Amino acid sequence: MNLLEVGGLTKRFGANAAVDGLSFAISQGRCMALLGPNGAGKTTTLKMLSGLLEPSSGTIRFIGEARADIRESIGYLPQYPSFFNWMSGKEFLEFTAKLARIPAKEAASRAKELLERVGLKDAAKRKISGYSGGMKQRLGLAQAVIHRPKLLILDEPVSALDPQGRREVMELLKEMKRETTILFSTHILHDAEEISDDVMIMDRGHIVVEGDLQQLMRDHGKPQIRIKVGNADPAWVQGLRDRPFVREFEFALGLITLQVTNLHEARESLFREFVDQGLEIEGFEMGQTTLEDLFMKAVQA
Ligand SMILES: Nc1ncnc2c1ncn2[C@@H]1O[C@H](COP(=O)(O)OP(=O)(O)OP(=O)(O)O)[C@@H](O)[C@H]1O
Repeated sequence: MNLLEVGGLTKRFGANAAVDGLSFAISQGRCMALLGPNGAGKTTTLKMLSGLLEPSSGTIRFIGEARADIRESIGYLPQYPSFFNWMSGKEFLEFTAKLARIPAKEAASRAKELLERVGLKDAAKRKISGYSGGMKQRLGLAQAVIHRPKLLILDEPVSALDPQGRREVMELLKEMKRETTILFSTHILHDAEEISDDVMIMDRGHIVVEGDLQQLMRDHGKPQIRIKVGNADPAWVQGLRDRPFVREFEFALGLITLQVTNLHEARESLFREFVDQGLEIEGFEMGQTTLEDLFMKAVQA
């Protein structure tokens, strides 16, 4: 069942359409990753969905909700969240709960429960100014869900974090997606592959790819071999593109990437040729093309 339906959503800044006629739906209980290069229109889209930016045209329909209640159904974590650094984590959450018109007693109990959930129980009474980036982001997630929204919208929730902070927030998102529908933007394709059910790739204000991630990978995934060679003659390597089993060929920095018609046939044949040539194989990897390959194709078109 759809939770949100968007039709012809457009935002113009002067003559420039940052978002140009987007139509898509988000199903209840799903986690959707919004991908796209810099300037694709991701933040502008998320701001319009969150009610922070007025669309130039188009419709946003929250199924089963009156327009006035939309804000209450959405939790939003901006790309650059701001906190009152002089407050403690607990004070901040109670404050945001009050802004969401949650009564004081309920606010205190939700804040306590959430601080524990996001792993900030021991830091609850410490000032936010002393929190690490990962802790702040986890507090940001807690404030975004304090009013128990139906849809959680996150703008690049992990991109500013170090690997450890990123892992903590990713684990938390994995947990949250069990009970809330999530739409998040990211530049990190691996993160999208790790937690999302659906993906939407935008480029220059338009949707270029959209759908169920597994289905997309089944439809677009192609058998691929990557070979790292130490001592190959570049002209000979270039000649590999003419083998009958090669569909696409790339050679850069000693790495040969081949999309092939049949993995096993290609492997046998390539091994034989490399041995005959006396070439040193430093790495050999067989698999399917990845979301990154799909992304690069979609945004280069
Ligand atoms: N307030 C604004 N005034 C004018 N132009 C804007 C404004 N906000 C965004 N834009 C333009 O709209 C386009 C889309 O920007 P947006 O921030 O939505 O992209 P994005 O996909 O989120 O990019 P990034 O990955 O860099 O965050 C860009 O060309 C940007 O310069």
